[in-house]
Amino acid sequence: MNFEISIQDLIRVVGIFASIYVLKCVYDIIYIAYFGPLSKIPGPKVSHLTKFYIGVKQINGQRWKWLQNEIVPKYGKIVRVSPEIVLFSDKDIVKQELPKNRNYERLRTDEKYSTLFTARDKEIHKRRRRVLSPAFSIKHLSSLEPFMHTCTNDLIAKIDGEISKGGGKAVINIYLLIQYNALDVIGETAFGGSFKLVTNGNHPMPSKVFSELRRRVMRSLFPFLKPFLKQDPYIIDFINKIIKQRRQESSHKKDLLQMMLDTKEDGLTDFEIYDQSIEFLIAGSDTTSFTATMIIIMLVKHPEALEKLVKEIDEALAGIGSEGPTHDQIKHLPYLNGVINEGLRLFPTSRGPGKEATEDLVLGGYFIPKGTLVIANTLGLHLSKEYWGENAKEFVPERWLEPEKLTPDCFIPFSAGARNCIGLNFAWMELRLTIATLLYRYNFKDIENQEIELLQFITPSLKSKEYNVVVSMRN
Ligand code: HEM
Repeated sequence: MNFEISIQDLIRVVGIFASIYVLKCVYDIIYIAYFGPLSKIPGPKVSHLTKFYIGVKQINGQRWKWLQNEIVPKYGKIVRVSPEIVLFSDKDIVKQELPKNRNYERLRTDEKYSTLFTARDKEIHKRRRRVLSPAFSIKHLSSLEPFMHTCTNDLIAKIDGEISKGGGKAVINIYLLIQYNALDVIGETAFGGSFKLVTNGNHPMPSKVFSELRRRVMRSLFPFLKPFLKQDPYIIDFINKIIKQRRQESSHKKDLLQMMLDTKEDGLTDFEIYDQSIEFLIAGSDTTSFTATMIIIMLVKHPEALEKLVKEIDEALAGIGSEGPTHDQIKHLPYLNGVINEGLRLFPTSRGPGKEATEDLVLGGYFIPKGTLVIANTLGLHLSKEYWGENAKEFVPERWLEPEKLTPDCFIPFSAGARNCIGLNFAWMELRLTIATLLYRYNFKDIENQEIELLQFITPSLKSKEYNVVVSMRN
């Protein structure tokens, strides 16, 4: 018998197997999209078929605009936005404590090592949070306040200089200055010293860290690109040098970096400190600066609210001269806190903490199989007329003056539960100090008809990267 197989026969056999494989894939995709357990959940049919549809929106920064303006209004509080992702804007469902989803792993420097933000395992997260919490406690925050003042003083010096150059008034790009200020604050508190961005306008470190973040997102969306998306050695060298120097000189600076270096029980290794510092820069700068910028923009667009706030700050600081405020002097001001809450409500920086169903669940009447990514739609909650009334989309700081009239559990700018923002008090202190210092010292005037288009890759930003306001000294 002759068992010889010709090349043509071989090609035919391979072809048959390849066709079966392709048919199986097509069947799986169609089954998951239209007949699987999530198929009953409303949502755009095309995004049920492939995760690349939403992936492309994510890459060009349009994901959340698309969801908020088109998808959620059309499909409602529970929407399937990809074969495996369901978005929830129901306050009772969002409240459920579920573990973080697998996508966070892909944001790690090294997939084997988690940071506080990217930890998924409950015990690992608990341990890391216990080690880092003292650095963010109210008690330690007062040690961090002088570092914030150092940066605010740079900001004032910069704006004063512009006003004096302009002969009494100046047009400043508030978006950029506040962004630089927030990066300087993180530099001052977590990297050994301010990046002096407000003063000098550049420093390679922050932009390199944000490029690294974009690489991580690309790696997470397209894992096959990993070999081409390696970490920039500059970042590693920069932080390692500071850690080495600190270890040698036994510094007395009580900043976040030193708190991490001083951890004893369950202490952090140099790699973990390096990783955590980068995370603070990513999580703690654009979030705070975007919020502060949008608050200033809202204030200049609502002169009556601006006037009310300036009056409150002036009364609280009467007699302190030209000195900027301390946190103690302003932390209980009801209108200031209302303005900040309203900014956090209308412009949440995290549009949706991502969780995962680790077992089969029923949420909002739908069966959610194990492995489904469950995303809280923060903006959806924050702008819901059902929860906030007819003026839900308007800037109304007064609503916070009567907290008993607000619906509970539908305000989650810092997320909630065990995975809420560890930097919450830090952010509040920075927001209060920045806004009160600026309004106490300067008049702000809007320049109308500027574009306010938002893009969101990780945190949101202004597409134009600028918002100009006219500033002059107050008497
Ligand atoms: C207005 C400013 C801020 C906002 C709105 C904000 C918001 C948030 C949100 C929503 C989360 C949960 C995200 C998720 O689960 O995907 C989070 C977590 C986190 N934030 Fe913030 N954040 C702000 C400022 C800061 C600052 C200043 C720092 C540090 C210096 C910081 C560090 C972190 C860290 C490390 C986590 C992970 C916490 C954990 O999982 O235990 N954030 N933040």
